[in-house]
Amino acid sequence: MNETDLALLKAKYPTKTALATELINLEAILNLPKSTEAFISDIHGEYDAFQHVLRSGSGNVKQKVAALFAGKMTKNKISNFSFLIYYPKERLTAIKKRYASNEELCQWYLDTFTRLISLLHFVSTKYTRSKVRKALKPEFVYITEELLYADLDSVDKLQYYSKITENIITLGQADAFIIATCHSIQQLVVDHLHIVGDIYDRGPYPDKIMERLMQHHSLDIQWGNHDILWLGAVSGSQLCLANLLRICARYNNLSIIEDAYGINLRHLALFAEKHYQDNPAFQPKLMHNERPLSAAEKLQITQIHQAIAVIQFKLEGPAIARRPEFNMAHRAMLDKIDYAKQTIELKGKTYQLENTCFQTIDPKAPYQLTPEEQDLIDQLTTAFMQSDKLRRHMAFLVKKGSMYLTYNDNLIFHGCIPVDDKGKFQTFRLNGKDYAGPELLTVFEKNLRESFAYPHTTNDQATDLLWYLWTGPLSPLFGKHDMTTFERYFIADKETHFEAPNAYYRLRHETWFVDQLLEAFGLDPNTGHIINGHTPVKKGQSPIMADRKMLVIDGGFSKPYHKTTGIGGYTLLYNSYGMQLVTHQPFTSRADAIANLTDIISTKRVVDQVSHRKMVAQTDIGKKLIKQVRLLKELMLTK
Ligand SMILES: O=P(O)(O)OC[C@H]1O[C@](O)(COP(=O)(O)O)[C@@H](O)[C@@H]1O
Ligand SMILES: [Mn+2]
Repeated sequence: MNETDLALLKAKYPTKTALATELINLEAILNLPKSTEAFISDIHGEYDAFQHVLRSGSGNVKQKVAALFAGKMTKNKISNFSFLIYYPKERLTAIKKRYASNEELCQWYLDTFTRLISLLHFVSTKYTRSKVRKALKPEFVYITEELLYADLDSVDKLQYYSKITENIITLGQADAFIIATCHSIQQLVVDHLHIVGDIYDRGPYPDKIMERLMQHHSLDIQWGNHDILWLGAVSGSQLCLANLLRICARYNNLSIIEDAYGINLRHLALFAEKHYQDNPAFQPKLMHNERPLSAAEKLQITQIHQAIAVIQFKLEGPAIARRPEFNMAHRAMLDKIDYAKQTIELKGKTYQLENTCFQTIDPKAPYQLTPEEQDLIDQLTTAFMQSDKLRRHMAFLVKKGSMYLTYNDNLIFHGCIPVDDKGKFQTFRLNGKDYAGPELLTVFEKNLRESFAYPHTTNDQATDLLWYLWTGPLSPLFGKHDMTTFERYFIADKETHFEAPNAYYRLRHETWFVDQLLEAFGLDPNTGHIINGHTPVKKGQSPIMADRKMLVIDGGFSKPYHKTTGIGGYTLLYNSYGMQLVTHQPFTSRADAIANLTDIISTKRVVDQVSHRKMVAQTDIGKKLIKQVRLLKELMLTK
């Protein structure tokens, strides 16, 4: 132990008793079962579905209720009680209507208190009292602890307890107490949350998801390619900004920009109205349960969609030119167009263009923004940087996020690690140095943090790298060779729409490859797993690959994908007994879930089951605590 460590510890534990107390405490914690982790991915702005998964602990709440009340509750009762825990406020309103007399309601309250307290007790057994206390609402800590650690065998105390519960009701605190206890249970069933990327885009409420995550007790985030667009936009990347606006227009979500983040799009709308007409390729995609748009609204979004797409294509040319290291010359599209014939030449083949909207493009200087376009994109860049709420959300994303994470034996990242056909890491050459594998992810992360810290430098390499992360051929978050956005808008031939995936997606089915990756990231292939999001698991495909070491858990929140996946998606739970994959049915709506108790969880599949429960001592936190114990023991000897 070095001198400073020793001095610090001595100051913290000045007496032998203080040292002994801490040692006893730490060693006791090491012998508790490992707490539950949950993995959720690709939320894509679907706040209500995400909330449901969170509130139900990915099905863990119901599982605990069923286990505790086995033989005492019917299936229906289990469902009713579980929904009270997920949505206490709304369910209380509905339940209370059922009771005609006060007497009946009081009885229901008393029964519910007892059940809730025993469930709270059941889900707390893995934790120290101090941890449980942190999960309780401060105003109810005292009452809850009295009931939670009650000695019901003591006749003397029975009256004392019944006075507490009676008073909760007579003092008008019953609802508040139930709500608080339900929230505590929600919190305790999942101790730590991993968000495996793509909180943003396509769905309507990413901002609400961010607010919710900012309240969460313990989480980490692995960035997804869509999150990068938003991070890039506030870091000064006009290309990221244009892409995110284009996607918001495409999915009829411009209100996220205007209403949620307070960024005015009036200039963009006026400009778009002046230059663009209706165009079938740019009409917004609507979800079946959305309010239908008026013809005028639809036209306006279609015009904005074209305006921002053209700005994006114009910005791509110069970015590709100033960054030869990106190797993306083939993705600069506007100089490959024959404007008179309305054709484009790609890979030696000429294609007819349809649904074009090139009226602001000067064929002699196709990447030149018009003064109005330049003004617009500059104004928008400033507005994105100045939105306090957006900056706050992005600061949280940067603080809690990373390109990848190793956590309790597992390697977690959103997309892929770029490899060649043989599984060898592909190298990305940056400023004369080659980066591959873990180092590649690290250099992207370093640049991302730098760009975020200096938002006003816009065309520098660090900022351009954010755009590369969205679309570059060696981007670990994108994982495909080309993003064929231009072709998808303007060329009918579907062959040109294909986006070749990195060899990683073929190789991740193979055990040797996954083992090799785990080792490269310093993990043990015998115990570790890789957890990815990003690619929706299509009908008939399995999310479990490579001898159960590779798990793909795109949460399937995104409605546009339900057709191809046939299910809602997957989340993952990792507790002291092992790992379970949870399959979700598509979520209908919050109101439907609450009124009809429709749960979206359908099945759980065991991925791994250990013969001995995993204890805290075997976790990453445990390893740190073991070191601490060793230091304290050394110090003890000096006393
Ligand atoms: O369905 P859309 O809106 O055309 O989006 C397709 C685009 O989205 C991407 O799949 C990227 O988004 P994801 O990360 O959600 O897959 C691109 O590769 C593709 O060009
Ligand atoms: Mn993704």
